[in-house]
Amino acid sequence: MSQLEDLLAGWIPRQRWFAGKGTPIEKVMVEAEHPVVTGEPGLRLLVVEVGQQGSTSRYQVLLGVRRAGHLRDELAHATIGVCELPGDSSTWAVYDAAHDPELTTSLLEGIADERGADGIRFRRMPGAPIRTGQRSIVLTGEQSNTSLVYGEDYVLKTFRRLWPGRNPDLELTAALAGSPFVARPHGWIETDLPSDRPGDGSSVPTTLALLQDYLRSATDGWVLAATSVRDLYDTPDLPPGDAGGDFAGEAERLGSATAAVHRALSRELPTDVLTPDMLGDLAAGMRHRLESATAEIPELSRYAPALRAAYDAFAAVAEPLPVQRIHGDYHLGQVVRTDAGWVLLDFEGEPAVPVRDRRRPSSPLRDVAGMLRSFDYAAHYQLIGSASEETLAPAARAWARHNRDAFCAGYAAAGGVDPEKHQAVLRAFEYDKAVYEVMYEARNRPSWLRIPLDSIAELTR
Ligand SMILES: Nc1ncnc2c1ncn2[C@@H]1O[C@H](COP(=O)(O)OP(=O)(O)O)[C@@H](O)[C@H]1O
Ligand SMILES: O=P(O)(O)O[C@H]1O[C@H](CO)[C@@H](O[C@H]2O[C@H](CO)[C@@H](O)[C@H](O)[C@H]2O)[C@H](O)[C@H]1O
Repeated sequence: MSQLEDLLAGWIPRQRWFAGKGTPIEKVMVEAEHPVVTGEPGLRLLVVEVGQQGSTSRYQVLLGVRRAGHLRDELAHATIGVCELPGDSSTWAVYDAAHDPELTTSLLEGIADERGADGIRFRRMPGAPIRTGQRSIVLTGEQSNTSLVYGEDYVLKTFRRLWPGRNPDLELTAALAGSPFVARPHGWIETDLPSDRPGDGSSVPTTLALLQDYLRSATDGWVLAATSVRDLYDTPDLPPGDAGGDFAGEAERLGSATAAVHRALSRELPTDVLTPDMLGDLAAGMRHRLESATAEIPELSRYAPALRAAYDAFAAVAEPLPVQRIHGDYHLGQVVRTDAGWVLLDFEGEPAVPVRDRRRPSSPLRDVAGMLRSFDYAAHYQLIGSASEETLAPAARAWARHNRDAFCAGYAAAGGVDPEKHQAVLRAFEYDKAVYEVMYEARNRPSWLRIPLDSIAELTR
């Protein structure tokens, strides 16, 4: 490995967006290097292959380059290390350029001017010109990717884990452009990666970043829900609808917004109806996920029979199951409340799944199940490690039930299928999501592992 690859091998596992935590890195290889700003300071977009346990995954690194000793103190936290770069005998400080507004400004300019050079293309969508010259800051918080906010106008989400193909976030947001339920897209950055379709030797356009309106008046759905839960904890004997800060009105409006987005997606993008064989394949995928999760988290095995029975019931559903493009990783952190109503963000789907699988149509009830799981998380996460856990647990359950009912009512009233009338389908999707969460928490937030495990215990009781 080159000096840079050695440094990346030490730095990548410490990044929040690295999906392969817990498994040693065997190899790091810079597969492609696209200079965006040459000279000093310099910006290169790297496609990096990370090898672990015999398989490789790709990540995007925004590499900032300054002469050794020239890195300003405020960028010290973004340091990757000091090394020689191929073809150059000087010593360079390399760092995460997402934190350097002097460099990131060129990404916004690139989109505004529709630049294209050295294997990357900057694309702009039709519409008002892009206001350039704004400094960016990195959005803080739990993120699978890295988002840069430019002034008060734009968010540029740089995708970290890369899979060949157009990212569904771009594809779906573009299909919904103009809808009041999504942040307007303005452009994107892409490169070409070798297709991962077996036997296909071609290269496919692959999204590196997506530029959208920044919704500055927005409040995160997760924060709003958590505030409501806290209010209920103050008066745990009251029914959630009578406590201050009741969330049911918002949950119902969120259900309506979700149904409206699903309707729009089914108008704009392909739909299908699943045959019994296809249902069987979906159920097989759920069983497979359960097996992988059980191998990693043996505690799950005691619930496996009940989960498998739910997947069998799903596979045996007699009525045809309509499928379409959906959000794919729907939860309260993916929706924000603006002055005008709920807006849905992050149509990327599950970042750990190949893009070509994420693009397959699925049942909109999968999104409904995702949001219902999120109500469960919001109700319980503040009890982790709390001395009042036992006293407050009934209130938490009541909050989740109350808001679940409101969300489903809003969803059905706005023209979505009535979730309550499709219990076998909804239950299987909820279980499948909870199993995914068990793996997600074990890898990323072990202290939260109890949340999905407890709900699987509760749901399968
Ligand atoms: N257009 C936007 N306007 C305002 N806030 C946003 C916008 N896009 C994202 N955010 C905030 O950033 C968080 C993470 O964004 P998201 O697209 O979900 O990234 P990731 O895919 O990395 O999880 C969201 O939960 C939201 O709070
Ligand atoms: O980074 P993404 O938003 O694409 O999604 C991943 O991270 C989420 C956590 O940040 C994770 O969501 C899980 O935790 C949420 C609370 O933090 C909760 O509301 C969700 O219901 C729960 O699934 C998501 O699963 C993961 O893909």
